[in-house]
Amino acid sequence: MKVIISGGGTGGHIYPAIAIANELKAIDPATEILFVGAEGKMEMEKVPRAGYTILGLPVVGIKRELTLSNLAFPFKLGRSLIRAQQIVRDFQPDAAIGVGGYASGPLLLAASLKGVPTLIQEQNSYAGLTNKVLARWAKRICVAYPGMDAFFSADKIKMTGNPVRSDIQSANQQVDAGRAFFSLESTRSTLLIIGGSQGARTINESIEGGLQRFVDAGIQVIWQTGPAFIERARTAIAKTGSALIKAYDFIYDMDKAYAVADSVVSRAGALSVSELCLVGRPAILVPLPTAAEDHQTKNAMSLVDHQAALLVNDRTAREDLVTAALNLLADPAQQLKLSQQIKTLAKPNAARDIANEVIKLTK
Ligand SMILES: CC(=O)N[C@H]1[C@@H](OP(=O)(O)OP(=O)(O)OC[C@H]2O[C@@H](n3ccc(=O)[nH]c3=O)[C@H](O)[C@@H]2O)O[C@H](CO)[C@@H](O)[C@@H]1O
Repeated sequence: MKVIISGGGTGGHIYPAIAIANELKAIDPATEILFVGAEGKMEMEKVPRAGYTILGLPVVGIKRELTLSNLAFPFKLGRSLIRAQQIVRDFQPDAAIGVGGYASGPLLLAASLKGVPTLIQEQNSYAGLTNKVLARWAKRICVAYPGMDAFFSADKIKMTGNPVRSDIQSANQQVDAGRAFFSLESTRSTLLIIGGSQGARTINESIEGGLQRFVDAGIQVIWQTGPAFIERARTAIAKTGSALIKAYDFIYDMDKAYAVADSVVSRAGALSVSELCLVGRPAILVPLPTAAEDHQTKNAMSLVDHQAALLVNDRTAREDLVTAALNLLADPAQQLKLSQQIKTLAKPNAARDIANEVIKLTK
């Protein structure tokens, strides 16, 4: 079987795509998979690191404000559609999958025009623009939240949950390897801080302001900052003179990071939320308030409403976040309660269910 997987832009689109690819390979190692992304975007680096081939389209997004770059939009879209048609002609896929993001538009359109069955995976409780347009031609739409018939026709929808990489699903076996990897002491509590795939400015500034409090409490911190904040984080850490705080612009071994974390501070991107449910870690979520239709708050509330996570607002994070994290780390009973609740919301079969839907489409 040959499958094209298209889309990207952020980790929240790229990693579910990789999880589906891994699952298709696990079911049948002979499956051939080709990724199609957008030139210059994160997937062009992350997908090859995961062991897959990716081709880039010259596609760009359209900006809401009037800019010169918008003039190039129709030309780049046209060129991308021609290139996508070439790719579909050359690779001859049996199915094409779109995970959202610029590249899935032209690629799924080209596949549909050629009669190749297509499947969309929508990670959020609010459908992205590309997926809304593509839904018309898609044979199957795999979703993670209820109520998605507001965007897609009900007979195409399949509730699967978001596909999570299998190494993250078995993260709990990586505790010793994780401690060695991050040079951690087994006797201290560890806090993992994740700002989505690009880092989160509010979370970073909140942590920067309270670094010394973690050091004073003897807490080990794995701090993922994103590329824009890493130098500033390193400067702040150097000022504390402590080796307890470890900063990374990006963490490739998320299974190990989750494994060693006693608690997690995170944005509420759809994939982070799905992963936290699977690894069962007590978490404080700080939703990105500018996400489309405030979908990160909805993602977070789907846990908070079940007493499965705590929430700190982006607006008050600079005053409240470090205190909330220290309180949680000092309260094993609360950690246990959150951990038990969040695990009940996990969807461990999502990747397998989606892979099976893809296989059905090709029959
Ligand atoms: C700013 C923005 O637009 N965010 C959106 C983006 O998510 P964004 O990529 O910001 O965040 P998500 O939480 O959805 O996904 C992050 C993914 O990257 C991985 N990761 C992250 C950091 C790191 O150092 N290493 C690593 O591997 C995580 O394990 C996870 O698989 O797409 C999501 C899914 O459509 C949306 O819900 C988010 O609102």
